Amino acid sequence: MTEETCRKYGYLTGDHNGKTVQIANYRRDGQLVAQKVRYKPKPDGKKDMSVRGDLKGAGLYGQHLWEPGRRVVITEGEIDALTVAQVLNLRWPVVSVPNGAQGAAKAIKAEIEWLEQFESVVLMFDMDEPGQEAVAECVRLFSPGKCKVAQLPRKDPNEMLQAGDTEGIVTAIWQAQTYRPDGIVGFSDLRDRALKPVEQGLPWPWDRMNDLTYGRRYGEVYFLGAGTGVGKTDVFTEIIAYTAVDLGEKCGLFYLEQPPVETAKRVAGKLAGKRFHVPDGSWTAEELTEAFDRAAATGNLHLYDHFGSTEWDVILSKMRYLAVNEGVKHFFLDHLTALAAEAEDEKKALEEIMAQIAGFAQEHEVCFYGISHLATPEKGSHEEGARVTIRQFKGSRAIGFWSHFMFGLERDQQAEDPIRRSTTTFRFLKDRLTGQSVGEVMYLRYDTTTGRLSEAPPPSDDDASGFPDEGDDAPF
Ligand SMILES: Nc1ncnc2c1ncn2[C@@H]1O[C@H](COP(=O)(O)OP(=O)(O)OP(=O)(O)O)[C@@H](O)[C@H]1O
Repeated sequence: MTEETCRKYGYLTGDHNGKTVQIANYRRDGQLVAQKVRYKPKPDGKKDMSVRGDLKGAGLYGQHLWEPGRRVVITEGEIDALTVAQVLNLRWPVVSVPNGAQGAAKAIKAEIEWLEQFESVVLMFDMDEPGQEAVAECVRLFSPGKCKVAQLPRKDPNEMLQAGDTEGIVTAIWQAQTYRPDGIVGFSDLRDRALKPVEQGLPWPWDRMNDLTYGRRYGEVYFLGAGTGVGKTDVFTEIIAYTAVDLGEKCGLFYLEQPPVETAKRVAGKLAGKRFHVPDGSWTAEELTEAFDRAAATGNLHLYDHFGSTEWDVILSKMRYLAVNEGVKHFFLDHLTALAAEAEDEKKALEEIMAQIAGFAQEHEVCFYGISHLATPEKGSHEEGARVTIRQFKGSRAIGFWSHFMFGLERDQQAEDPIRRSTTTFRFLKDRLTGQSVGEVMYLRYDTTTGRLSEAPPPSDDDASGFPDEGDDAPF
């Protein structure tokens, strides 16, 4: 190893208790945060190391040297990182996980946001069993197609260097392939899974919806569309409170047009049955504190502050972080239309975003819920209860293609009858699971005292049952 390489990476030799040792310095924001001290191997040939400082939070070895760019190579140990960096003339980003194969996934998870900013990530782990097992575990952490795996003809990069095969290291990086686990299975491989009884998915807050959809399943995408002010966000908030508190599942809230504190108050309001956002004297500060603390104590609610950015790439990287590091299983995006509004070609942008949403939900096995605004209907107005159809969703082709379920909300906000005015028709527009819910509706009534939306019978007067059948939903 050259002195230049060791200097660049802060890899030194030193004296520890009279023994010559090698020291790998871990730096973060210019500060030395940890040192890994490597002694002479033990008589049985095993590695002998100790850590000074704290490797937790220290990042990847060499990470402080590089800015995200085209490609980063990750190795299984510091010496391998030095080796590969040197072979690449110290010009290309190379980092190492700090704790070898065993801790590789954990270390990568902790730095996933930084790594995801590279166009591609190459894993060059040891070619032994623990190394390759770690590869299988780590590739899943990245967005589809991002991570490539290098194959070496020897055990690790340093053995390649010692054998004089530096060329082989470069070739392995160039030829690194997107990891594909075996893709073909036989019937017998599927037997156990196929014969398992079909389980009801996680429940929604409303029984009729559970009967019609058999609940919700990880990996699925749900989209909700309605006119302005009909109550899309409120339906979301109801589902979130139920999911995070009653079901104890972790939720990520990406509301792009509502400050997080407002969202938090509304979720707390659902728990207490109080409209904490309305200054009408109907609730006390103690009630707000109690409900807020109850929601906070679950640790299940993560809110995105959209003043950071409303760019989809940034949002997706935060979602990925929450899925990988915090175990968040439900992602709520309010709303999709805002993400593409600025794009030159809105339709194309929505198509790309929807494909990525579906990939994200599958890859991380999470439920994804999105809101879409609607185009003006041909007849009537959505704000006065006009019927919602799939093709009115902004980006309907993409949403229709990638969603498992689509729902429309209808409410006549101008109705004279207060019951009718506060009753939302919840329409099932698409159902990929069985198709049986398509064309069905359920009714949700808003209680202006509690701010809760509960299942209700249809408004009772004669024309309550619905709207003229326009019958023009695109088939999906
Ligand atoms: N069925 C209902 N009856 C009466 N009020 C309702 C009903 N559903 C929701 N609301 C209330 O109407 C207001 C607007 O609802 P919300 O913000 O959820 O609508 P939205 O469709 O998300 O609006 P936007 O188009 O502005 O995003 C909220 O104060 C909400 O509590």
